Parts: sequence; structure tokens; C-alpha cells
Amino acid sequence: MDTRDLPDHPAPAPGNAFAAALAASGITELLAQLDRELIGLAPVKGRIRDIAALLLVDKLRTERGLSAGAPSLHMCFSGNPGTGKTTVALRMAAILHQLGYVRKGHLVAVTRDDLVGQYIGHTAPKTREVLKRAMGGVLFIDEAYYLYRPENERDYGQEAIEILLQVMENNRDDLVVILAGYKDRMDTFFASNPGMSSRIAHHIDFPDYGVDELGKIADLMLAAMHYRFDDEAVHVFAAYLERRMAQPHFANARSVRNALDRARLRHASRLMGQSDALADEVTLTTITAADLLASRVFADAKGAP
Ligand SMILES: Nc1ncnc2c1ncn2[C@@H]1O[C@H](COP(=O)(O)OP(=O)(O)OP(=O)(O)O)[C@@H](O)[C@H]1O
Repeated sequence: MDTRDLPDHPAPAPGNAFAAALAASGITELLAQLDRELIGLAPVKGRIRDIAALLLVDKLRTERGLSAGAPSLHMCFSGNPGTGKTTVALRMAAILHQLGYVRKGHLVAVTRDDLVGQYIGHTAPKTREVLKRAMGGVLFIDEAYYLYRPENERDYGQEAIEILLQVMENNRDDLVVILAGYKDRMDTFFASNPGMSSRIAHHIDFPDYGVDELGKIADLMLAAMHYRFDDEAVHVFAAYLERRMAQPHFANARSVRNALDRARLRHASRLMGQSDALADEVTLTTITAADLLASRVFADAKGAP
């Protein structure tokens, strides 16, 4: 998102009610923070900005008696694992709260097992309990397509879907549901569940990150943990990513976080194994090439042609 095209608002021109409302909403700052703290995701950020604009305009219209009815805000976030869907859903919840669309702005993240029971009569109370917890905020259903199992005629998932549909329609002024998962599976799910499809107003695709973006994400994560790569480690980490991305089960930013956690372990055991290791700030914060090269990802590549 390009926040440069959002007007600067500390001092709106006299009589400029729109600019004043935008400044008062605090939404510009939330969007700028989203832009700063999340690397890449330009199309996603653009869509969030559009939704925020719609909500602000809707609020101003309602204040003037021009209500078009509560906008439908249920969404689908599709993309591969670790592309930032949960993180963006959390930010979305904050934006919805800031603009007064939900009372509390919290996020309740669930999967099929939280909604669907094992036995007859267990599903409805389970689903209703989750919905009760989510009311006033955002309900995030990860891998939502698992709710629908056409191969099993008497699957209880259908019961959960029906309750969800009802609440999505009747409580749309106080609950936003975000369905998340792989794009192709979400598409198949919607094709078989037109009722759900028609209630989802916003479909947002989360692209995979490129090596450069993953490198920047690593820098952000390291800085937040008070670690850094030395110059050589920066290059080695790029080579690590190239290899890791070509392997199965690569999960974008989540794989970066896991790689950094393992590098922290190796950094610590390297220090413990050095009788002359210093305990100064540089030593305690610097991850070196050796801490990365010990990864299985490089070991696997040794025997490869
Ligand atoms: N664009 C980004 N910039 C910085 N950090 C990111 C970005 N995208 C994801 N992350 C970080 O990566 C981790 C995984 O992200 P997140 O859980 O949001 O992904 P997800 O798409 O919901 O994945 P999954 O569905 O597999 O849980 C989080 O720690 C998050 O903060």
C-alpha cells in the first residue's frame, strides 16, 4: 500500500469535514503501521485500505441519514501457509474496531475441531460457544474447507456451516467471519457451498513471498528479538532460503521464523562450546554464517549433483 496517497491529517483545512473525520478515526496511522510492520503484500494492503475507506465513508453517510445498511464484511483470505493471513486478520480486527464496526476488536482463531463435535448433538453447542466468544470481534476459521466433507453424508460439519450462515446473516453488525486456506481448496468449497459463497463479500489473495521479501521479514523478526546477522550470514541466509523454498513443506514467513529459532539454538550452543566466548552484547546478539551453515538444508545439498 502506498500511504503517500493518504492525505496527511494533523491540520485539516477548515471546513474539510472528510479530512477531519479521517484524522479523528486514527485509521491513517493503523494503515501506516500495517505498511511498516508487514513486508510486501502490496495487493493485500491495497484491499485493506479500500475496505477501510468504504467503512469510513459508510460511517459518515450513516451520520447524515444516508445509510445503505450494514456493509457485508465477511471475508476469505486465500494463500499458502505462512503468507500472513492470521497476522492481517488481527490487523483487520483492529481496523474494524477503530471504525466502530465491532465492539471489541478481538480475534478468535479456530479450525474444524473447535466447531464440530464427534457425536450427535455435540456440534451445535460447540459452534455456538465459539460464536459467543467471537461476538464483537473477528472469527477466523483456518482451513475452512474441512467443515465440508461431501464424502460423508452425515458429517456434522454441515450443521456447523448452517449455524455459521445464520449468524453471519443476522449478526453482521457485530461479527466478522474470515475464512482462510489454500486458494484452490477454498474455490472448491465455495463452489459446493453457494450459501457461504454469497455471504463472503471480500476475497483477498495472499501471494507467496520472494527471497528478498523473506530476507526482509527475517531482518524484522531478528530485530524484534534483539538479534542480527553478520555480513556473511546475510548472504548465507539468502542461499538457505533459495534451497529451503525448493523443498517440500516450505511455509513462507513461518519457515523463516522456524529457521531463525534453530539458528538461535546453534548460536547458543556454539557459545557454550567456546571456552573463550565473550558475553558482550555483540557476541550475544550476532548470528554468524556458521550458525546457518549447520542447517540440514545445506547438509542435504552436499550429496546433490
Ligand atoms: N509480510 C510479513 N511481514 C512480516 N512478518 C510476517 C509477514 N507475513 C507473515 N509474517 C510473520 O510470519 C509468521 C506467520 O504468519 P501468519 O501466521 O500470519 O501466516 P498464515 O498465512 O496465517 O499461516 P498459517 O495459515 O500457516 O498459520 C508470523 O509470525 C507473522 O508475524
